[in-house]
Amino acid sequence: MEGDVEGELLLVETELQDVQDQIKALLEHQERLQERQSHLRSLLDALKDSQNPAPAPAPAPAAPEDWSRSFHWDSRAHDIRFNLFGISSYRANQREIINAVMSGRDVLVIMAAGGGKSLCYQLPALLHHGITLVVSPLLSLIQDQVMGLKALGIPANMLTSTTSKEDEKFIYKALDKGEGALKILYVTPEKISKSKRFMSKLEKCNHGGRLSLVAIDEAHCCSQWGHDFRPDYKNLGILKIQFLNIPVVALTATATYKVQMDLMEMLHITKCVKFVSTVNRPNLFYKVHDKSSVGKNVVDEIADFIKGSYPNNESGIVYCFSRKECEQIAKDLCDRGISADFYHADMEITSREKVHLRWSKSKLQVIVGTVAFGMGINKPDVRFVIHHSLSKSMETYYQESGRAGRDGLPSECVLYYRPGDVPRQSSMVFYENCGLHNLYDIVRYCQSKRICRRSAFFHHFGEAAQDCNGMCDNCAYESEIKEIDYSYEAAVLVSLLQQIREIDQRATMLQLFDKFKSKIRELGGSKKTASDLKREEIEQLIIQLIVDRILKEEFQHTAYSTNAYVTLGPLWKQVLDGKRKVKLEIHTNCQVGRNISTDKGAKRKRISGLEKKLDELRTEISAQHGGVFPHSVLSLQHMSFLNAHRPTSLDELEKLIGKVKTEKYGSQIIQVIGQCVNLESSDGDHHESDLNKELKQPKKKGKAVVVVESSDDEQ
Ligand SMILES: Nc1ncnc2c1ncn2[C@@H]1O[C@H](COP(=O)(O)OP(=O)(O)OP(=O)(O)O)[C@@H](O)[C@H]1O
Ligand SMILES: [Mg+2]
Repeated sequence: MEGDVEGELLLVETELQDVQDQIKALLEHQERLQERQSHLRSLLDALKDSQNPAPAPAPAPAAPEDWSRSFHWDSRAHDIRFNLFGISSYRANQREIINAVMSGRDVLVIMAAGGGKSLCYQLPALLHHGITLVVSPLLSLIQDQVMGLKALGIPANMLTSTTSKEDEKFIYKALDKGEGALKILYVTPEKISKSKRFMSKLEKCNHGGRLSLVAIDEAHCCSQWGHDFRPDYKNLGILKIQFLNIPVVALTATATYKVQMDLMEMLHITKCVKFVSTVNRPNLFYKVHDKSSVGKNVVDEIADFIKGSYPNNESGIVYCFSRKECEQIAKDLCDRGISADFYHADMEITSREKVHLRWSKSKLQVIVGTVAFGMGINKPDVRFVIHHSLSKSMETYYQESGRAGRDGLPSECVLYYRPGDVPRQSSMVFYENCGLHNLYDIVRYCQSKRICRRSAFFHHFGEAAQDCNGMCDNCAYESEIKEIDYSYEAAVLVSLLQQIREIDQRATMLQLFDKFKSKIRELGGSKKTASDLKREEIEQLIIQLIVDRILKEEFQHTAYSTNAYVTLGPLWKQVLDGKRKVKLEIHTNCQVGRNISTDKGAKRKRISGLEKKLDELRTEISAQHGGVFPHSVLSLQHMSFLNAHRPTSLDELEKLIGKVKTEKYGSQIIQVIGQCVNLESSDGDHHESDLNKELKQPKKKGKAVVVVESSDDEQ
C-alpha cells in the first residue's frame, strides 16, 4: 500500500516537472511572439502614419532615425568597403548599422551567422581617427580576424596570452602615447576584467581622445540565458561606465528577447539602436535523410555524398553524437578516400588547434566533430554540414548547421534521422531545463515530411514566415506522402505498456518493439502481419506517440549510463478508448532509396577551369604568405566574378576586386586568366575547354563530376 502511494507520488511529481518544463518553454515562446507583435504593431502604425499624416500639430514622438539616408562619410565608407575589403555591395542592414555606429549611438546587432557582422565594426574603425577596441571570446577567432585584417594591410593587433613582449610593448605605446600604427585592437574579455594595467592604458588612450569605438562580438556570452555564457563577459559593463562617451556596438548571431534585454542591461546600453535581421539563411538547403540502422551503410552514404557532390575538396563538417563516434566516423571516411580528421573536447588543445588550422587552410576536407567544434569556426566557404545524429534542440541545430555557407553561396545541411537515435539523446538532456521539450521540437522537425523545414525555424524564433524558394527537401521534392492510420497499432502499444506497468516492469524502445511484434502475431488483428511491420515504422510510431504525449520517456541511472524507458504518458487513455486517431506520414515513393548526392536543391554548378586555376593560385599565395587563409586572398564570390568578366588588365581587375587585392595579387591573377583564355581560344570552346575536360576526368576512384557552388542565377 505504502509502495503504491509512493509510486503514484513519484509519477505525479515527474508529470508536474514535465508540466513546469512545458510552461517555461511556452513562456519563452510567448516572449518571442510578443516581441514580434510589438514590432509588427509599430510597423503598422508607421505605415498608417505615412499614409494619413496626422492633421493636428500634436507633439509627435521623435521619428525613428532613417539610417539609410546619406551621410557625410558615405563616399569614404564606399571606398574602404570596395577598395580595401574588396566587397562590392552591402548586405542587408550593414550600411544602416555602420551609419548608426558612426553617428555615435550604442548599437545592438542581431544578425544570422555569416551575415557580415565584422564589417559593421571594422569599417567604422577605419573611418574613425582613433583606435577601436574589439572584445571577442576565443583566441582562435581573434587570431583569424587579425590575420585577415593584416593581410589587407590594416593595422590590427591583439593582446592575448599569446602576444609577444615586443608586440605588447608596441600596443601599450600606441594606447598610451598614440605612437605607432594601430587601428583595431582585439582582446579577450579576461583582459578587461583581470588586467589593471591594460585598463589604465585604455583610460589614457581615451583621455588622449584616441579611443573611438568599443565592439563586443558574440555578445550573447554576457547572458546566463544565452547558450554560451562566459563569466568574464559579465564584467564588460565596466567599459560603458568608464568610457561613457564612447559608442558600444554589441553583436551576436542569435539572442532571444530575454537574452537581448539581459545583455543590454549588463553592457549599460539600454538606449541603444537595435537592428534585428532575419534568422533566414536563404542559401542553405535543409534536408532530413532517413538513416539506416546499419552503421556501415550510413558512412557509405555520407562518403558517397561527399565524393559525388564535393570532389574538389570543398570543406564540410560532420557532427557526431559522441567522441568515440567522431573518431570512428573520421577513420571510416578516411578509409573511403576522404581527407577527414576528428575534433572533440577530450583532445589536447594543441592537437585540436592543429586539426582546425589544417581544415581552415583547406588542407583537410572534413572535420568530424562533437558539439565542442563550435563558436570559433570562422571559415566562410563551408559547403556542407552533415549531422550524423540529431542535435539536442532546434536552436543548437540552427547554429551548427548555420556554419555552412557563411559566404552566402549555396550550401547543404543534411540531418540523418532515425527514431532509434532519440532515446540516446533524451537520456543525455532529460535533466536539463526544458531539455526534453527542446529535443522533442527537433524530433517533430525530423519526423515531418510535409512542413517546410525553414518554417520550423521561423516558428521557433518567433519570426514571420518567408518563402523557402524550394530550398528544403519538403518544399523541393514532389514525393508522395500518405497519412497512414496507425490507431490500432498505437492501442496495442498502449495496452502492452499497461501490462508491463502492472507487473512493475519497464521496457526500452527496443524491448517494446520486440514485445509488440509478438503481440501482433498473437492477435493477428492488424491489417498488416507481423512480418510486414517495419522496425523503422514502429519506432517512428513510438516516437510520434511520445512527442504527442500519449507515451513518455522515463530515465534510470546505472553505474555506467542512463537508460531511457518508454511508459504511458498523460494522454494514453484517449488512444485506448479510440477517442484519438494516430496517423503517420509515410513516403510512398521510397524515400530511403533517394540518394542525397542526386539532390538538385543546393543548385551546384560545374566549376570552370578558370575557377579551378584561381583556387590553386589562392592556395599557393596562402602558402607563400604563411598566415593568410586562401579565402582572405580571393573569396569564391570573387572567383565567380572573375570567371564571368575575365579581366585582362589591372585596371579592369581593380573594378572587380578593389585596389588592395589588385595591388597585392593582381599580376598573378591576370597571368592565370590570360593562360586560361589562351587555352580556351585554341580549343575554340569557352565552356568545354581542355581544362574543363581535364577536370571532368574521373579523379582518384572513378568519381567523375566536378561541381561546386554557384550564385542563384547560374545553374
Ligand atoms: N557585403 C558583403 N558582401 C559579400 N561578402 C560579405 C559581405 N559582408 C561580409 N561578407 C563576407 O561574409 C563572410 C562572413 O562575414 P562575418 O565573418 O562578418 O560574419 P558574421 O556575421 O560575423 O558571422 P558569425 O556569426 O558566424 O561570426 C566573410 O567571408 C565576409 O568577408
Ligand atoms: Mg562574427
